[in-house]
Amino acid sequence: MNKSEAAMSHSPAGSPAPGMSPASPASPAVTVEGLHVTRGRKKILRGVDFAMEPGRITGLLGPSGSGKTTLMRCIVGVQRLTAGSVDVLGRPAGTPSLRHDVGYVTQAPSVYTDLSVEANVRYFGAMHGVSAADTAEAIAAVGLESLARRKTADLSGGEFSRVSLACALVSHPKLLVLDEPTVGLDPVLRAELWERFAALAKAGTTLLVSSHVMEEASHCSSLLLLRDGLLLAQLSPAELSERGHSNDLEQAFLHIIQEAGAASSHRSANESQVA
Ligand SMILES: Nc1ncnc2c1ncn2[C@@H]1O[C@H](COP(=O)(O)OP(=O)(O)OP(=O)(O)O)[C@@H](O)[C@H]1O
Repeated sequence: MNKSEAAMSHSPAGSPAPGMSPASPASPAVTVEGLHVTRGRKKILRGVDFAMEPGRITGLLGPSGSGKTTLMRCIVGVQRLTAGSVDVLGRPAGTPSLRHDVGYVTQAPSVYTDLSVEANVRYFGAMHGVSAADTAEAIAAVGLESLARRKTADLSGGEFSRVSLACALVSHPKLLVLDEPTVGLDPVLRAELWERFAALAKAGTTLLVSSHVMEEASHCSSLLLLRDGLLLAQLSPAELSERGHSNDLEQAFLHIIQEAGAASSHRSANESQVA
């Protein structure tokens, strides 16, 4: 039995793993258990547990420095874990066979600036053995058909970041991990991208998308709220509103963060009294 099956089997019969909706019989696309990461002397992730439902968009939200990128790096298999486990599509993160199944777009778009949009996407596609039709499809999926022949150095910031996304899409990954993909995009482009993410999820792709923009949380099925390396909650946007006592998701998130801050200072005060 692999770890994600084990995670499922810990649930009582008929009840889903954390983060899985009751209607879903499928195994989680990602299972994170007891994850700790220390970089340098800093404890960046401090005991994170969750599961991600396949074919859904999971939003990863948290203040700057809360550990979002580090968690994404663990999932794509480029981060050394201090403790715990991360399974992706039923295999340990970083397993070579996952290379074709996981797409990752970092905050710093990594494309060749001296090549055209098409040449970049074709190049990344060739690494996965995909066809010219797939290249064209990935370019169309990010709305860059009319700029396919243009050198990426000559694109605007928003166009440039979409080339990176096309390079990740070209291999039709089962899991797409996107680190702040909408940063620097205008509201129209942002809305278009979220429509594309929804279409990908509908077609079966699992997406993990980090963002600072709380209004984007409403596009996700499930939200992971991270603060100081701790997972404060995994909930739906509706649950976030309810728990944070506000329809404004930013206010609701702030409320939960303040509540967690108050609880942790209360705990430290109690601990120092005991000591
Ligand atoms: N190599 C490293 N050595 C020590 N600390 C690091 C290292 N890399 C990152 N950190 C620290 O770990 C913390 C989490 O970083 P991370 O990039 O995961 O956060 P983040 O939530 O993605 O932030 P942002 O939203 O600003 O991108 C930060 O305080 C960062 O300074």
